[in-house]
Amino acid sequence: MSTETFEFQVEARRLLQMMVHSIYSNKDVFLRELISNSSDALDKLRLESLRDSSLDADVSDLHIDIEADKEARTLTVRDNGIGMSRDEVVELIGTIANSGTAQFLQELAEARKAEAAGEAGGQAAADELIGQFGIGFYSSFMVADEVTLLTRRAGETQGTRWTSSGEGTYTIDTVDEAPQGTSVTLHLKPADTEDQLFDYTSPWKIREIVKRYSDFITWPIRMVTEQAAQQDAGSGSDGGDEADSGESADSGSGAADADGKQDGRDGQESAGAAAEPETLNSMKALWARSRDEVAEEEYHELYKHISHDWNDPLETIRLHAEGTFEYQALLFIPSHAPHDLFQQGAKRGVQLYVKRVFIMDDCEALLPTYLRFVKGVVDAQDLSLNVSREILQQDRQIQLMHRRLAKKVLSTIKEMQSSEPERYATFWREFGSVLKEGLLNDFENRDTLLGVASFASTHDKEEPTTLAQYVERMKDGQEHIYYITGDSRAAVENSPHMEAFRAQGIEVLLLTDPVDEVWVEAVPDFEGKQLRSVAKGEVDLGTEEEKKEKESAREQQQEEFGELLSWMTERLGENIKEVRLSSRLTDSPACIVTDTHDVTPALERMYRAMGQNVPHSKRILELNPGHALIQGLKRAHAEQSGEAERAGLEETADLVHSMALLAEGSELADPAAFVKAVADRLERTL
Ligand SMILES: Nc1ncnc2c1ncn2[C@@H]1O[C@H](COP(=O)(O)OP(=O)(O)OP(=O)(O)O)[C@@H](O)[C@H]1O
Repeated sequence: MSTETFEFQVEARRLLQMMVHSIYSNKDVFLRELISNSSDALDKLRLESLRDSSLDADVSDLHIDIEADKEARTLTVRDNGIGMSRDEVVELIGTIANSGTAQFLQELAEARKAEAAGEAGGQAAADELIGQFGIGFYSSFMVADEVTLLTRRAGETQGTRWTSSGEGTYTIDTVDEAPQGTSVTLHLKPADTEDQLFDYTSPWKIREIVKRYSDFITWPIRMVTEQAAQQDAGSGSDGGDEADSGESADSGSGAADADGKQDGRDGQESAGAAAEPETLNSMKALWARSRDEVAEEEYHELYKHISHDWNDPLETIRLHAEGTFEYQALLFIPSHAPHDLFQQGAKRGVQLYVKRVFIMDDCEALLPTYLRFVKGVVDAQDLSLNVSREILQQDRQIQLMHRRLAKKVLSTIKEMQSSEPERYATFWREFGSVLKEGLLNDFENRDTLLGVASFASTHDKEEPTTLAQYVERMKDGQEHIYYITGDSRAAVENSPHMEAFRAQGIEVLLLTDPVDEVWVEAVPDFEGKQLRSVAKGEVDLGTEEEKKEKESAREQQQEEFGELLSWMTERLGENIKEVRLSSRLTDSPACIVTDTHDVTPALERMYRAMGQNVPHSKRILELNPGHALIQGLKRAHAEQSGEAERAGLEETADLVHSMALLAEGSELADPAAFVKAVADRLERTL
């Protein structure tokens, strides 16, 4: 077939532009990305051949080759893994499936603008963003001005060649003779060490990068060094500004490998050019090794391989379970939330291995949904290699593992909370709103979850509080934990519902995540203290004595306002359950509250959005008997009896109702009518 030219999808083109113009500082990571893709392709082939014995594929020597040609200035990364069909090449390499791309590109453009304006941290911010996104294959264009990918899918006869210079288009050819798997050949840009663009044909540099980023890859990564090594021996350390030279990169080679896979060829370069391929990585399964044998950076590189995040994780969690059902887990909490955390079908990050063999990505049976941000590896000894997602969901051992892993993650968070408050604060900022989902359905861990949760509160403008801290600060006579829910801190802080609490100096939790509306209904109490909304039911604050006093005052007011209240209840009856006097207002004339056992409007909306048909609950209008407007209304109601006067009074009642809705941030059923009535009245005051 002849050469066909395709255009990159718009977002892919923009990403490529950034790579071509090399805006990420650490260029070395391109090799990690290519190796990571190759390793995945080898995993996939092994698995497919285990499951499908008719697959026509050679799995006898699965490995990754790296070949550098100094003369031609090319670097090739080759694997004999699963490969890609022609359609897959177009789909996987020509488009970007990540749903957060648009947002990422926009944020990046802003960071770049800040950088151009000379603001401090611009480059760091851009690096961080790119790191979070993880660019994958396209990062080749940081170091290459042309990339050729030749691939043949295992089981297929024809191969596909893809070529691009990263400038908007790529070409595709069908190739009759292609080895199984994928090779990616980069035509390298000239080295420019100032821009961290090193000579990537140098075996020393390649070895260093593989050791640093890909040592744990469970497939051999080989390099043919014959000719290159001789040349390189002279030039020595062309990347000599790096502290750890080839020697330190070899330092891992002495340690015995748990798998016994160690090649032991590392370091032979200095003894003379090796004619045979040299295996660069130790292939240690990090999760199978004891903690003191593994450096934190090695864990971090495994994290990056699994998560496609280029930044370090926030926390590394290890678990070795022995006994009848043996497994090892190496889990990571990322340092930032992915863009798709709240999208349906978002990928989880835990991979399942069985006896070191990769079985599946995205294994949802291993952790509860509310821990979907956790990445890592779980390697079980006693599962079948053919295990399916359906079987996993029902397997009792897996359920036990799920429980234990969840507890382990939560205890790590708890530990972080007490011993590393800053790190915990980052964690909570990034993942708190997901973790709170657990309050809805993980009864077993509810207390732990309530313990590790923290919330914005009126106690402090910046610092969130835990429930335990809140309880410690509770005033004498205060029985409940009070909270308010809403869209933003500003909106809830100024809500009329807060007035009495503010006046009495009672702390209120400010809950502004959508999930807050739901869990507060599901969690009855914390350490015996009920959670109470300041916008629900009656409020009775103060000591017993104060309450008694208030009650007698209230009885008197009830008598005075009785007629107005029943008239207004009737007038507003279509929308309002009851009009009553308020004990929660000090400044505002009126507010709307939800009856104790009714569903709040926000929750009602949420249920509707989820397709559930909840009945509409009418709410209660509370009037402030101490407010001049309400007192005036009472007087006018007692005095006015003419028809025109009545009409004016009715309009005032409607306006009071509308104002109460607006003050809590609700929408009006007929905003135009409200504006007209207010405009008429304002006009009369001029
Ligand atoms: N060596 C390879 N063999 C087989 N398929 C590959 C290879 N390299 C890439 N692919 C396919 O192309 C897809 C896109 O690769 P790319 O590196 O751009 O993204 P990724 O690895 O999926 O994710 P990320 O962009 O987050 O790193 C991969 O998911 C894989 O399906």
